Amino acid sequence: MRDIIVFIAGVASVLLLRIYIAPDLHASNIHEHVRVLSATVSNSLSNSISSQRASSERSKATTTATTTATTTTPPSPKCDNTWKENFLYDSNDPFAASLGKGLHYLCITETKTDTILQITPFINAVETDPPNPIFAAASAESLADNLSSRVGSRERRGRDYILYDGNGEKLFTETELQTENFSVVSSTLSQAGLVLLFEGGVFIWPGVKVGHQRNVSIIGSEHENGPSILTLETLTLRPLLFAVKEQFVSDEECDHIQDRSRPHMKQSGVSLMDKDKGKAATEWRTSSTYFLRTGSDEVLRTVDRRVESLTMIEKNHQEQIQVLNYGPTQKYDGHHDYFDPKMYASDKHTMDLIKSGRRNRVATVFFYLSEVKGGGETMFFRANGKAQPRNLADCSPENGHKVKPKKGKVIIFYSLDFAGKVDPYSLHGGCPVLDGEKWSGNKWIWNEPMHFSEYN
Ligand SMILES: O=C(O)CCC(=O)C(=O)O
Ligand SMILES: [Fe+2]
Repeated sequence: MRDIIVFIAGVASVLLLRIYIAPDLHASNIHEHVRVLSATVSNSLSNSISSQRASSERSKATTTATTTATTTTPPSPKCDNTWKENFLYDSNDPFAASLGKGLHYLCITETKTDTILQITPFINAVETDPPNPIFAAASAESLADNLSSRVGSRERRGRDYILYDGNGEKLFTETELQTENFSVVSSTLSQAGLVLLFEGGVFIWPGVKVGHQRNVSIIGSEHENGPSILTLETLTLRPLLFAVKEQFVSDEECDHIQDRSRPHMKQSGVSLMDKDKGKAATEWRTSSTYFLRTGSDEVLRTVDRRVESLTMIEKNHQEQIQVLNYGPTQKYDGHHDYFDPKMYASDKHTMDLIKSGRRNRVATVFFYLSEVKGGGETMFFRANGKAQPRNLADCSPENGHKVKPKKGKVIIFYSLDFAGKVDPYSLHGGCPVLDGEKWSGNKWIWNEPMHFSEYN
């Protein structure tokens, strides 16, 4: 049933996309920019986001649920202190509850039978003193009611939340949780032990604290026989910004992406807000760009898979990579990668694309595809909660957090928060290249399947 729903939703969105955005998907500016565990649980969130694996895990869970329907499940060992270090925000941080807002953990503390769940919730990803009260659920309705009383009603949130297990496997959407047989729900959640609830309906890495490192298991590294383990380090909590410590894209892959794009590079566009209609994109962005379609290119397919496992978000949420080239002095002033519905109210094309705000870019995986001799950093102007800057082109180091380019490096930053709301702190730009040239690329990821690859 779930697969059928996904399929129907997929077909429907493909049809919509054909109607609304196919004519200029790659040509117009609609996909251009909006201006304006060293100590980890290495086996936790060991990622296997591929839909085949996810569905096989699901059917395993379902099978187990059926066969253990009358047996007793032991209390979960998964919510111990190790997971707290790797998932919870520090309750001493005065911003903890706001940093984790919209992300909740459910620890299955005790399960007398697999039809009664006893749950300790960690609301907004912090541990409170005294702890949030434990609750028990014996039916889909009581579970749904209990969760709603803690995370708010669906009407208020405007979308389905989504549940993942501690290995990053998708378990249930809110609707599935309510429509699935309760003994399957109960058994699946008990086996998971630790459940992550994202109000915004999409997986987002918790930052935990600056400098936190976690291991992520990556599928799609050609040279490996199995998944390779990479380290994701938290650079800033606000905005939520991470860097992969190891080289993510090989030198050969970087060269391949450059070579394929070079003949097609054109002056970059921006998606103009209502107030900026009539202005030239070069007022903010002077680089060249090209949307490089993955198609049947094995190198790009591998990179897309790698991004999928890095972000835990399925490939069909990805746009084609937007390759960027900057020569000396070229830059991109401060902007957001999300589309703020308030800024596009009279732009029907964009409003349709973002379903008036329900759909948006959730994450940017940003690739550095060359070394840069001087300048060309990515600047996060509002890092650590800074006020909106007056000058969106001032890359002085004291004005924010700067990331230095390095060939093959990637960073991830999130444009939406855990609750699915746009994050104004994600304001960022590309500082002018001072010496040499800069090749880089945007891999934008949406909070819903978009099937952009259908247009290959
Ligand atoms: O070039 C950079 O460092 C950032 C570019 C960017 O933010 C964009 O193209 O959206
Ligand atoms: Fe950007």
